[in-house]
Amino acid sequence: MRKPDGKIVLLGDMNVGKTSLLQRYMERRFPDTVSTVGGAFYLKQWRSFNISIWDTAGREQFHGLGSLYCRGAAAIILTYDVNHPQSLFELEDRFLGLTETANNDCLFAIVGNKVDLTMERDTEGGEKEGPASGKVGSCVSTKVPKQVQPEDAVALYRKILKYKMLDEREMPAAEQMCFETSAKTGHNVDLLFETLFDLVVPMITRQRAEESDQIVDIASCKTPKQTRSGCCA
Ligand SMILES: Nc1nc2c(ncn2[C@@H]2O[C@H](COP(=O)(O)OP(=O)(O)OP(=O)(O)O)[C@@H](O)[C@H]2O)c(=O)[nH]1
Ligand SMILES: [Mg+2]
Repeated sequence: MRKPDGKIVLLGDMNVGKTSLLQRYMERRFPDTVSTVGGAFYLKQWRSFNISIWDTAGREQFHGLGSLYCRGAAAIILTYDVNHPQSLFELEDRFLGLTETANNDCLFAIVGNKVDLTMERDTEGGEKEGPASGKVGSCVSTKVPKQVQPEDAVALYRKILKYKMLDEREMPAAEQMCFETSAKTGHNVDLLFETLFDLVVPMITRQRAEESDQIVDIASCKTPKQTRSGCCA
């Protein structure tokens, strides 16, 4: 198997839908999942590049493994559940610290999943039923007002850049890197992964160019003229 050219890692609390997002993207379906143990990865070919996408366990007992999975990551997807504010707080409290092992120029995406369970906000700031809502003709809606707003995710993104001492002007804009998704309906799932692939590919190309600059071409190096040694000239 060819070595992956770049690595993307999904992090976030248990049950937020990391495995479901990855399966929706890679397998185009929304199967039943079981809580992840350790981690697992998929390989995605994007143009001529091989990108590994790592799914990690959100359960506390596997927390120590997180920084191992993040080692050398080009991008990290910090995932929360739009219906559980605690899952957004956990990203800052528990998961951000795991990303120290990622590349220095690692990109961050903040992803609020399970948006299919929520009502959309209307223009007056009230709530209205989302397009993929309940059944037609049904008077009972199971949808709830969204608990975490996109602005909260944008604020976290900006905080992360500050924490990592990254210049906001040199990084992708918060609006480009904060997503609301549904692994169930597929809403924004392709957009999320493919935005990241398109951002990661130039980083890989740049890294390769830097590496090849550092390679010394031994054959072209001139060796000093050899002299015969001896006691009599
Ligand atoms: N309605 C809805 N349910 C979802 C969505 N994504 C995931 N789920 C459900 O949420 C539960 C947890 O999903 P997982 O993908 O296993 O969550 P996880 O983040 O991988 O959890 P861990 O592996 O324990 O860290 C499952 O019952 C999924 O079917 C979504 O977008 N909408
Ligand atoms: Mg999982």
